[in-house]
Amino acid sequence: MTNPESRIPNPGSTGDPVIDVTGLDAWYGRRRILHGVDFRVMPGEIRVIMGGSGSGKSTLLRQLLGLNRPRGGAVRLLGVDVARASAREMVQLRRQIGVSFQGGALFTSMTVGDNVALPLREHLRLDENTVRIMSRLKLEVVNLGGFQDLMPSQLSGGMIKRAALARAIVMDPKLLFFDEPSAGLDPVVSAELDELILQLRDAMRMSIVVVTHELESAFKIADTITVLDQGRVLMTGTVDEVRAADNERIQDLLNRRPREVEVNVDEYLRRLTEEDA
Ligand SMILES: Nc1ncnc2c1ncn2[C@@H]1O[C@H](COP(=O)(O)OP(=O)(O)OP(=O)(O)O)[C@@H](O)[C@H]1O
Repeated sequence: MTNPESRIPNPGSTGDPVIDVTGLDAWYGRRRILHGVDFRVMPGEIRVIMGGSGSGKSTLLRQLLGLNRPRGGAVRLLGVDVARASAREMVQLRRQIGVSFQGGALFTSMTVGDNVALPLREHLRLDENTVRIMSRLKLEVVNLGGFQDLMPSQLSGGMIKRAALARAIVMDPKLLFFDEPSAGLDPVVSAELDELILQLRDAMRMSIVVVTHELESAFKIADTITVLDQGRVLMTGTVDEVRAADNERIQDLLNRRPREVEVNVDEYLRRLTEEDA
């Protein structure tokens, strides 16, 4: 297969790549997990990483976040070579990167508002009033305006994801990573989250990398999809290109249909409102 990164279609995107990974190898101990991965994301692009369990998605994500330094190849994020960056440069880089991990990972002992405000308090010296205004604005962006004083335990699964997203974007990152946004959500809430991701890209001009198992979600939000298999990039292409791929492993992956749960929208909304009243 030809090098997929040489022909990423992304009309409208200009400038340097926000992520430029070439020949990336990653190891756990003596076991090689990623094999010469090339991965390039342009400004404003939504890239979905797909792949079966154990294909290396989380390992690639950790490398993209600069959490592990590459053993082979190069990772440049927002123009910074993470292998050569000083500790100070890495701190500055991380301020421009938002991350929403699987499960939401909100601190249960803090209010939703304090969770969202956390990066602001950690990275910036702002007065308390400004912190409150900025975090409330971001809660509004994710349709959780007015929920700042609730505790995470009072939120539904979808709301927790959105609150975690508000926290991930509170610093107006250039680059947003989203790990399994749909995991554990029913299709209605999952579809709402997909819409939100698209809106964020359009309104805030972020570049977004999403790791997901959910095909429907991937096809809806992706500009481009990278398919990983056993630590190698099988393909990077548009939704249509991936769907039409003449590759047995990709077709195997695509034909494993996600289980759909029947949900009545009215019933669901009523339940949500009751829970949060
Ligand atoms: N900390 C670790 N130490 C050793 N091996 C690991 C570690 N984390 C992952 N692996 C191995 O690396 C390979 C890739 O794992 P990774 O978690 O990146 O896959 P994945 O595509 O994210 O899988 P899943 O969809 O199940 O989360 C697997 O074989 C896994 O067992």
